Amino acid sequence: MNCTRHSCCSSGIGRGRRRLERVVMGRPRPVVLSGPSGAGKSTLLKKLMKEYDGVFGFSVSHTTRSPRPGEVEGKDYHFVSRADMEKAISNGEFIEHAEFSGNLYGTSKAAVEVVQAQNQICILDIEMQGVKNIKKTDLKPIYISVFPPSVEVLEKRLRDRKTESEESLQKRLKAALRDMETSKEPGMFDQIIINDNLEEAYGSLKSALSEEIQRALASKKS
Ligand SMILES: Nc1ncnc2c1ncn2[C@@H]1O[C@H](COP(=O)(O)OP(=O)(O)OP(=O)(O)O)[C@@H](O)[C@H]1O
Ligand SMILES: Nc1nc2c(ncn2[C@@H]2O[C@H](COP(=O)(O)O)[C@@H](O)[C@H]2O)c(=O)[nH]1
Repeated sequence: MNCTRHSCCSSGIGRGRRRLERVVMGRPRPVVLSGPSGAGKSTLLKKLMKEYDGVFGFSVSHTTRSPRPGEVEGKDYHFVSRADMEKAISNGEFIEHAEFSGNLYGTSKAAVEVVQAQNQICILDIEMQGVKNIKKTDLKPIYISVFPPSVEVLEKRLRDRKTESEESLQKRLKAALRDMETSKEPGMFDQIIINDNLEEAYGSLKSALSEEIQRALASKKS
């Protein structure tokens, strides 16, 4: 189908130039969103993906944990057995993987490629070990960490979510305390966002990603 927006398109010259520009500008930079379990990463991500429909693509991780009510296979996670996941890891199918709260989690190469093939900003929602492993790759994402306003609030959010057993909740709180300290190390994250008031935290997330969002929107128009 011919483009009707650009007068130069009938010659094919503009089309070629824009294709070249996309190649030169490269792919949109991925975003790593990390932070303690219960801090509000998924809540913020859902808002972002709703407002910027088609701009962001979620890297669907693999996990050995059981699905929660409402979670959809292939959308929230690929839910797999430990044996299958360990086999896929040893086959080199994962960019990173980690054990968290008694389960395996990992980002497959395919999960990122699917998003990048659509020229979308790829979002990885991963815990701290995954962040450290991604730093050893050539993905070069923007690193953002979401913090709760306090550990007490974090515990309340996790309890109110009603997704965790007492054992899993305690493991997640312990990991939160450890990981929040590591997150403050210089160079670990480009930005730490405190998610107290949701709208304010969402505003901070949008500002942190504004350059990348503008670039992706401009590239969609061309
Ligand atoms: N600013 C906020 N104020 C009050 N409640 C919030 C806020 N942000 C998120 N929540 C609630 O806190 C709970 C945890 O949020 P969410 O599931 O988004 O966390 P998460 O960081 O994605 O956790 P996980 O890493 O375990 O997936 C949810 O019930 C969510 O509705
Ligand atoms: N290293 C990785 N961590 C991941 C991945 N997918 C999710 N996560 C993180 O796990 C915890 C727990 O998630 P939950 O859905 O069980 O609450 C959370 O911090 C996620 O960010 C992954 O592929 N790799």
